[in-house]
Amino acid sequence: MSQHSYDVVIIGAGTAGQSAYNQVVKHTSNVLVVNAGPWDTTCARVGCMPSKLLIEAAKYAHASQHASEFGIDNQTRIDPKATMQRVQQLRDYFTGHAQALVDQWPDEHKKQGKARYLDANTLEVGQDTICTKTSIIATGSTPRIDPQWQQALMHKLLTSDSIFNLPALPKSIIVVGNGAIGIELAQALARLGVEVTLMGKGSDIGGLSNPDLRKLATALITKELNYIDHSTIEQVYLQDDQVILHYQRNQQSGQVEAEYLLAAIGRESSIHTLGLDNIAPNYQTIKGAIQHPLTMQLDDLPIFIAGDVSTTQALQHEAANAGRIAGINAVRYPDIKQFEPYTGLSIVFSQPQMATAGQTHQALEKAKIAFACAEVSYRSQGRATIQDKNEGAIQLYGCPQTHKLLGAELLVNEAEHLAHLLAWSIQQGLTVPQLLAMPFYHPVLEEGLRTALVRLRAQLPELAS
Ligand SMILES: Cc1cc2nc3c(=O)[nH]c(=O)nc-3n(C[C@H](O)[C@H](O)[C@H](O)COP(=O)(O)OP(=O)(O)OC[C@H]3O[C@@H](n4cnc5c(N)ncnc54)[C@H](O)[C@@H]3O)c2cc1C
Ligand SMILES: NC(=O)c1ccc[n+]([C@@H]2O[C@H](COP(=O)([O-])OP(=O)(O)OC[C@H]3O[C@@H](n4cnc5c(N)ncnc54)[C@H](O)[C@@H]3O)[C@@H](O)[C@H]2O)c1
Repeated sequence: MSQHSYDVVIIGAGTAGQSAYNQVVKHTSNVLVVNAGPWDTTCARVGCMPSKLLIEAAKYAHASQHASEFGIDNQTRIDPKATMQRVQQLRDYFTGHAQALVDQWPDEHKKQGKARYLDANTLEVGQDTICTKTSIIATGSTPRIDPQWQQALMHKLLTSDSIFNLPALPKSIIVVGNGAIGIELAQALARLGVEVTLMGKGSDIGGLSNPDLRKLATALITKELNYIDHSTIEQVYLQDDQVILHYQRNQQSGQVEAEYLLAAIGRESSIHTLGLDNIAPNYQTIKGAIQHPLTMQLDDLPIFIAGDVSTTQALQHEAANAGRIAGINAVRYPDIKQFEPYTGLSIVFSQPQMATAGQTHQALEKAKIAFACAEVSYRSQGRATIQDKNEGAIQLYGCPQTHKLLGAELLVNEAEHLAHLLAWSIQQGLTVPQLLAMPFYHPVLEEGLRTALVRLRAQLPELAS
């Protein structure tokens, strides 16, 4: 049992914790990072990177299977083991890189273990008591699991924490959850020859909020796999080592079966592991421990919160930015600074990709903000047709008073690039006429965006003529 005193303690060594550390060490070497799990980040080990590796394999399989569209004869054979081996080899390359960064930190800056607060300035890690002037909570989140499913299915229940370790692609899988993880993995696995059933409980799909785009996305996904939305799961069990799932949809009962069930039903904040109720009872859950969005501070305490632990939309760039702000403010405390938030940006790596930039349709309606809306279909868009990827649409939202672009939702090929351009434009406060005054090359996917901007301009008062 020992007692130590620090300027800053960072709890969690994922993307947010590492980003905070990089700021803190610029000002003090009296810092400690306490981490309970591996030090190679959720993003590299079980998140962004292995999922994108699987999606890339699926992209090649799909392109190869559809090469005849371009007059190219091809025989495609997917090797279920080799596919997973590449995912795992490159996943290990990325985790190795993340681990190497942490290996450069001095040993006295790192402690393996689970931290618990005794009060706002005192933590306990195993037998050790740690005093600190300030601390940063960056403990991330874990996949949500239904305990009944876990009990019934045991090793046949997968989450994003376990699926990338499978030695080979499964023959069949039920994916429950139609958010980012469900959509990305269900489509990728289907394109790699796995028999996939995707279950959703509502009409939401891949984070899109615009009702027209949701309908379009549902139709496109349904073409590729067995997609059962608006469903309620009644029972899951194992029979002859197969997963059996009973559900209700439109008052009708149904049953599906597969080798595995992947639960992609959201993630749970790891805040409850921290004993924050020793400071105030309402801090036990993230709903009670909301940090200031511009400073990351928890109430007026010397505690800052960053990353997935405190958000409903877990995104790597937001975790890194929040960690940076928390790190800067932890060393400045009590003279803390406010930072402008990033413009919203999210991308689901399906085909076509689903992306949002700025405010979504749902957010604008919820906030009762007046907005004009314009849509353009990519059904006959020139470049998309050349690519044989002429599907989906873009929706743009503009402010009738200022003529600024407020937000966009996209369901098109390579939406990742269009969404970046739009998010950057929104963050710069650009108006629709300013955007239309910029060059658009030919023939490119951005030309569809120009058509949408022209339509949006026509919806804006005073600009319509
Ligand atoms: C399958 C999947 C795909 C994803 N794809 C993308 C994508 O394409 N793009 C994107 O932007 N985002 C993506 N994300 C989200 C992204 O991975 C996360 O936003 C990001 O990794 C969060 O980083 P973090 O630092 O908040 O948490 P983490 O990296 O999870 O770090 C938290 C750390 O805290 C530790 N910890 C927890 N409790 C304690 C405790 N009590 N004491 C000490 N340590 C503790 C944990 O062991 C862990 O090391 C994806 C996520 C998943 C699961
Ligand atoms: N490309 C990316 O940026 C990317 C990729 C993957 C994950 N992520 C992040 O990871 C986080 C977790 O992703 P996720 O997809 O697990 O969560 P999510 O919250 O985005 O989606 C979960 C979905 O599951 C559905 N659902 C919940 N319970 C259900 C049930 N019993 N039956 C059927 N459907 C049910 C919900 O309606 C919801 O649509 C997200 O916040 C996301 O931002 C991002």
